[in-house]
Amino acid sequence: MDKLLITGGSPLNGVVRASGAKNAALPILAATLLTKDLITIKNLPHLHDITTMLELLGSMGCGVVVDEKMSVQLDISTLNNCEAPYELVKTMRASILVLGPLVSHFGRAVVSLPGGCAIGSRPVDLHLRGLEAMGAKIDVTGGNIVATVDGRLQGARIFFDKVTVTGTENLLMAATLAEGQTVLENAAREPEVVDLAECLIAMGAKITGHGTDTIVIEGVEALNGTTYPVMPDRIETGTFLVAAAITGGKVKVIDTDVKSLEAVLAKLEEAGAKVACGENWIEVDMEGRRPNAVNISTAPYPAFPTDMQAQFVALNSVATGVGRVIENIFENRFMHVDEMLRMGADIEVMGNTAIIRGCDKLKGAPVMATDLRASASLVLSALVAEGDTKIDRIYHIDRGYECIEEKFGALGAKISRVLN
Ligand SMILES: CC(=O)N[C@H]1[C@@H](OP(=O)(O)OP(=O)(O)OC[C@H]2O[C@@H](n3ccc(=O)[nH]c3=O)[C@H](O)[C@@H]2O)O[C@H](CO)[C@@H](O)[C@@H]1O
Ligand SMILES: C=C(OP(=O)(O)O)C(=O)O
Repeated sequence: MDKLLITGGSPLNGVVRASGAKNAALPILAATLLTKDLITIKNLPHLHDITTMLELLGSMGCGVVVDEKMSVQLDISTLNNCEAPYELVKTMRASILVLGPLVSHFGRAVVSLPGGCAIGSRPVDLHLRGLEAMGAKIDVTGGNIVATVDGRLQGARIFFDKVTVTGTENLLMAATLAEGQTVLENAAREPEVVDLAECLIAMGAKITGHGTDTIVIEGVEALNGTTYPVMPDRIETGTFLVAAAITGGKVKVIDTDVKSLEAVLAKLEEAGAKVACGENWIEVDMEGRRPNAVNISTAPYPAFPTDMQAQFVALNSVATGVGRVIENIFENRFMHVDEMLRMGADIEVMGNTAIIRGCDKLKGAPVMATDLRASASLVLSALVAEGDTKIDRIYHIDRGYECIEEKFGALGAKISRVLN
């Protein structure tokens, strides 16, 4: 199994381009199930999860043509089944995103129920309750969600008890072809939800209020094809900026989405970084300094994202002072902490709070990636640690970071993929 070998100690310097956002690309690819016209999605990141979603669409009979620039043309007119099997869903929870489009467009969907995962139990009850409110019949049998509707789904007023990103996306997609008006209240405001809505609008959907907590959808009878570029990845961007801050370096991320990173940039400034921004670029300059510890509390957008929590635990572990990090979204998202302890970090976890006392030096060690952002935080820790760190189970990182060793390598990191 592949591992990443990182020799720490060099400040990162240079320019790197943000890839397309995994968490926008996945719902947008699922949304192509809503039209029988040819549709082209551009700026897809070259990631394992994207391949899995394309494989899933292919397994349903859809035509999938990928070009060398990761632009993909999809033809749903050849779809011959509406099933997302366990083999694919177990490797990617976001497969649940095909549920809403399938039942709305074809009146039937069989999607394996995603189980729990490393970061928490992650139920999909709100997705199912919303589809039921729109008139779908939902049965869970043999580990599968079977959703059916006679005729069209019906518009409904749906209030989410909890803010859910993929839940909002699933119902938003389903509502585009429903009969009448759907109102999603306490909806997720994440930039990826907005990107999906913009893609749906380009396909002819009638949507207003995306980016606020109330989204209104007027259902239409059919959606059309389009060409749509996926937004840049704010979490990948944030990870590169933390890499600059943690190593005392200077990194500029280009072709990114500045507005979506406000909460992260505010914390980088609090940590002592000089942050400069242009229309589509962000530069973090740490001028060789050690970061100051910062307090973080994760919450739905526009607050600080849970997907950047682990990276800031890494930053705090070498900072001056003591940082408190509170994880409010997922109940088990501190798996990186035990691995960082192996590198000499001083971190205490109590319930959903981690207290991190910054230490002078981390030391390289063999560590294990447990989930996607935990892996990113181990890469960051390794970049600043003394000596070599070998990170095992890096298939987690390949789900979310395109060409990780090439991109970090170009910034001066000593990083390579090894077999043992
Ligand atoms: C592919 C994708 O976009 N993944 C992102 C998405 O995951 P995902 O959409 O799975 O996360 P949610 O926003 O749904 O989860 C938020 C919270 O709501 C709970 N919940 C969710 C749905 C439901 O039906 N019932 C329920 O209780 C979850 O257990 C969690 O505690 O948003 C998360 C929160 O920003 C990010 O960390 C993930 O990177
Ligand atoms: C948790 C994440 O992804 P997923 O929802 O696909 O597991 C993530 O992107 O950090």
